[in-house]
Amino acid sequence: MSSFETIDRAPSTAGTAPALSTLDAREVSAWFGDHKVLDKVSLTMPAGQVTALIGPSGCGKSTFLRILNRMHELIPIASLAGEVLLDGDDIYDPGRKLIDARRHIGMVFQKPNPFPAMSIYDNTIAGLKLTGTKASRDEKDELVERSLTSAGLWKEVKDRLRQPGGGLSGGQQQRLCIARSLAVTPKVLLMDEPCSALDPTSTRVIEETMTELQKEVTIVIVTHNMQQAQRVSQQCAFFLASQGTPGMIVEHGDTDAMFTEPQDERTFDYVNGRFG
Ligand SMILES: Nc1ncnc2c1ncn2[C@@H]1O[C@H](COP(=O)(O)OP(=O)(O)OP(=O)(O)O)[C@@H](O)[C@H]1O
Repeated sequence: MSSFETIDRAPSTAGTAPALSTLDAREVSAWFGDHKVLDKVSLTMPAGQVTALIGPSGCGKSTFLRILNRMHELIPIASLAGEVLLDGDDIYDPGRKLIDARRHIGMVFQKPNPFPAMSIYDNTIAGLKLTGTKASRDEKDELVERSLTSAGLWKEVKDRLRQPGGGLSGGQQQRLCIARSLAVTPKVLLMDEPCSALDPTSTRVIEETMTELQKEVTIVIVTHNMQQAQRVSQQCAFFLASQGTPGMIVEHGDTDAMFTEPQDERTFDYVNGRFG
């Protein structure tokens, strides 16, 4: 018998269409100490779509995103209520492992954070160690190529895989981080302002990458860039925390409708740059 476990494979592009996952937040509330920052937020993030979370600074978008993959609980004073269901299963169920939630629901941060001295190759598969997945050399090679291709970076780095990840441009580093997330075959990819540290050209490349990626993974993105929300998402949720009250969703739905004919005046004002 082989000494290697089989890698949990990403769906083959040559085969049938991958089964995509839906993430459902139900009545999620959040606190830092006794400061309540989210109040009963419910949102379905449909399979195979990009959902954009928009709203003014401090209304709880990043907190909500971190709750979606159990990162909120890393902060000692943080607490929460409500449920997060991945394809109907509560990721906070005490019988479920934390590592499974993080593996199935990956995160890309505002600032690219590859391991700078580690090679591009090793950066890409760094998540295998964290999830305790062993793989043969051939399996790793295949996974590195597949993940970097999905992240739109393969062609640029295929001849320098042994060079350090820190030697790439900011936009390339962010795509390397996307590849690293994809290598553990997540069902959902959370992106917290992934382009805010990037120039317009790199931003466009990441946006194009997202459009390709949504065929294989459900995406949730926090963005302050209204044009970006319109370009990349099919669904939008507008968060707002009025003076002294916790954040909530004012309105959510089809992105085009949210921008052209929002139901709530506050959404209209925000998407038209009138406050925030
Ligand atoms: N680690 C923390 N400790 C205490 N309070 C926090 C912490 N992180 C966030 N908060 C508070 O929670 C509230 C929501 O913050 P959050 O970062 O989720 O908002 P946001 O909408 O993502 O803001 P931005 O768009 O500026 O990133 C804010 O009042 C913020 O001060």
